[in-house]
Amino acid sequence: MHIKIGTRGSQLALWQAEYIQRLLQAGGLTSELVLIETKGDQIQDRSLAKIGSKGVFTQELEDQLRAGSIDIAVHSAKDLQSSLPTDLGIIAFTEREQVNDVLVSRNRNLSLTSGQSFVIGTSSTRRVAMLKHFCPHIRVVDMRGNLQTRLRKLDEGQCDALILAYAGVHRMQYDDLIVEHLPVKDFTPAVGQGSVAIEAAHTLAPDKLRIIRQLTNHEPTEACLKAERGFLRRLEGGCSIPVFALATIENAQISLTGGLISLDGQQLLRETFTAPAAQAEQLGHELAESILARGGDEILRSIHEHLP
Ligand SMILES: NCc1[nH]cc(CCC(=O)O)c1CC(=O)O
Repeated sequence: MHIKIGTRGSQLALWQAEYIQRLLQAGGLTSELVLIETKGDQIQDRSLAKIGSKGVFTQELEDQLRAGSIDIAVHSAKDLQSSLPTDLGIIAFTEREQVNDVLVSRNRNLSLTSGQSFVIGTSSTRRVAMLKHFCPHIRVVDMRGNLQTRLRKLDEGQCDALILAYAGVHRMQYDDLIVEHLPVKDFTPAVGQGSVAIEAAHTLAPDKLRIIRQLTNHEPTEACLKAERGFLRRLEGGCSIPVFALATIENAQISLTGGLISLDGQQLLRETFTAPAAQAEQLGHELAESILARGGDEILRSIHEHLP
């Protein structure tokens, strides 16, 4: 069997697609990569919040899935919107990489906990708000672009450090630049961070679907991501909303920590709920209801007023 894999062309996207290729190859499947450029790749000079986050890294891939010119599309799980179009679905989530964010810099002495003041480049509303909340002494500058672009901007002196997902930094082999691992207890990661998701159209042949899923899906990760994405869906969060959630699983019990932070970092809501893995999505919804009831609805309203 031969699988056509659609992917963006960034180095991280290619790593992810090649990772899926290796998993398929281990099961005896051949595959090829089809490179597809998305709006998010083309527009580098405006923040994601301004472009409109919905499907900015996924739309063109989804068009090709529908057209049947690719069998599957590979994404960072965290770049996938919480509700997919009804004719498409996620057929697998790969085993998660370490989920935390890291501080990346050429200056090994920098630390978020030291109280030093320095400049961090990030375009994530979650990371900006978390920094305002936990590290008000830090100055933040907007910094978009793929990993390599951001590292170039760091080297040009546009900032002293970056906050990035460990997963991407490690996959691109920039571990040497990690100066601090941020604790997930404070800097709870974005929904889906660290996992690779495979998307397919419902028209994909059932035998292809079955074998791809069998070779790539990691069930514990899938259960965790169902809980996190259930949470995100209820809050209608795209990737530009400062929502965060992290689920862990032990003995078929899911523990889901998630919340919401106001753009100015003043109000941070976070809670932990637990339920059997079979009720993962329901757990996400329940946690979202609780966060909304505790004032999250007001925070969301204010966020939607401020983001275009
Ligand atoms: N939003 C861009 C993006 N999408 C996925 C990753 C990292 C890898 C991952 O979490 O799977 C990144 C970069 C970052 O946030 O540092």
